[in-house]
Amino acid sequence: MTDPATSIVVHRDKELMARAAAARLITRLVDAQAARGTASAVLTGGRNGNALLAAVAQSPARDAVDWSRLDLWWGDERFLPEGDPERNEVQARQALLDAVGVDPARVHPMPAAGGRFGDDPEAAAEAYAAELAEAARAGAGAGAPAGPVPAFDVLLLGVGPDTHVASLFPEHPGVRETERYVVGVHGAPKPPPTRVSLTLPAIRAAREVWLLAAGEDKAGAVGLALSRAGELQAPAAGARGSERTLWLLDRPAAAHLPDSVRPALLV
Ligand SMILES: O=C(O)[C@H](O)[C@@H](O)[C@H](O)[C@H](O)COP(=O)(O)O
Repeated sequence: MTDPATSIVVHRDKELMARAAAARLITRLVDAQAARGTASAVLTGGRNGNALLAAVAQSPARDAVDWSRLDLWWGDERFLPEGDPERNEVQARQALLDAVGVDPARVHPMPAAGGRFGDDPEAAAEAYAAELAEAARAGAGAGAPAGPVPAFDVLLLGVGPDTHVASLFPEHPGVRETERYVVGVHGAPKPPPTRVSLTLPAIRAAREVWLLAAGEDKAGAVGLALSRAGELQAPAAGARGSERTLWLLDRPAAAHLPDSVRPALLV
């Protein structure tokens, strides 16, 4: 059984999954802006996250979002020099951000290697945590208590075949972190080995967390994470939103769902 705030949606194939998730993201941002005048989203690296952003770029409905009133953050980053084509930020800019009118001051990429933080991902992580805390303070309004991290409207995560999310890998130190909100990652099994990542406590500050997985090589990971596996063994199992957790899958990735889990929609 998943908890009541968790839904699972299975789409026919990964292209449809990307298009449907793009429509969903546009609606989520429009609704947040209608309610509060502003919206915030946390982006992910990986093929599915980038396919979703490319589908947003192609959607005529994208103009319903006021891109200048959106704060954009990243769940993780490959700690590579600025402009490196393997950086998640660079890929997101190519897929979507360069095509819409985002406010550069509201786009918050994780720091690059080689610049101010040299080859020190921990220092980069600390700086990013400070930027998040500052945004949380600014967003809380006068007199209101501010958390250490903003309550993001939506946080996107690709799921790896080993159940990693962001750069939190099974049994690695990052997934055990309970105090810090951003960490430097060394020796990641997925290249490049050095990364910066939000931790599970930061991820759980989001109102909604959407996990994306497509392809048969993800079926085992999805099945494990939805079988109430522990988050140390299956980091995706610990990625939950404070209001909602949504799994967006294609059929091959849904091949090993536990019997107790009933997908909301199979189209
Ligand atoms: O930096 C990265 O590579 C990611 O942020 C990583 O966590 C990714 O999202 C997953 O590995 C899923 O990637 P795919 O969608 O390509 O399978």
